[in-house]
Amino acid sequence: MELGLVGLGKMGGNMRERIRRAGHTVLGYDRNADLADVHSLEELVGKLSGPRVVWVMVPAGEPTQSTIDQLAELLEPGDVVVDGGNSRWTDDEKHAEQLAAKGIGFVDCGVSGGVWGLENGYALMYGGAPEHVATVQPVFDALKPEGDFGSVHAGKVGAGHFAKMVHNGIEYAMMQAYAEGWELLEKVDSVTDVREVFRSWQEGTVIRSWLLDLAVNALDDDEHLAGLRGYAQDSGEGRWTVEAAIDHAVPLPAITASLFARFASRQEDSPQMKMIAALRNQFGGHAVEKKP
Ligand SMILES: O=C(O)[C@H](O)[C@@H](O)[C@H](O)[C@H](O)COP(=O)(O)O
Repeated sequence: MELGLVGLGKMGGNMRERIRRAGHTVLGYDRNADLADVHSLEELVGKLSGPRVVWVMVPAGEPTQSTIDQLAELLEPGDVVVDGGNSRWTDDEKHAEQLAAKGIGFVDCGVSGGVWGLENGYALMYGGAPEHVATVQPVFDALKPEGDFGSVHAGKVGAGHFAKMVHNGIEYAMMQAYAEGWELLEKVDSVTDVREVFRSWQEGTVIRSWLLDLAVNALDDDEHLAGLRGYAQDSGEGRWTVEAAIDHAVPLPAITASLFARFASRQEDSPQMKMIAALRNQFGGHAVEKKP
């Protein structure tokens, strides 16, 4: 089949390649003309035959919204838009309604796999009406990993991004657990080769996983991670997971703590620990450390 793909960055560029390898025709558009097959969204839509499928793979928020605004004007009834970016799931219903007003279908799709997806396949979680999903199915089949699993029609519009959001919340907590265990192992003198402990865990243990494999890769590059600063950003999915948990009164202590650990990583000094030190000093005369 033919697919229009908007956004040819780290994810979109590799996805174009994987879909082409499966024998489909992909026309890619990107603001960076060096990456693009066509020079505008108008040209992209004009060159596709109907029913057109356009996969949007641009950053969440304004870039996705403005792309959908333009596609709503350019596409025709029966066409389908897929949002494969990391959009907040609450945006999906708005996008579906905006496009449905023009007779255009909408499917939201959470995509996992990062830079490894080209070779390993991308795990896909999608939401939308069965007839819209069916139109896109050959592309899902091309992108997904080989084997029985790795893709799911999770439910209605929004369900794909909701499932991906929860996946990312789990990702935060798993990474945090490996990181905490690693720090503790590094701290004690009796363990002389932490990297080999991690490597040994890759087989046979209860905690083997792809994230563990990647941790071993990272330790092979830099055994004590000495070249890195202990600073971690977040792109929003962890926050949205915690917000959804609050909306539904679902306790998420591990995921919430792992999100907050990232916030703490961005502080040079901890304002709240200054207050704790000050209070211990006030009530108990406990020593405080003064700034030089
Ligand atoms: O499944 C995946 O491939 C990852 O979850 C990916 O989609 C993730 O969004 C970013 O790599 C970083 O996310 P954070 O910036 O929130 O850590």
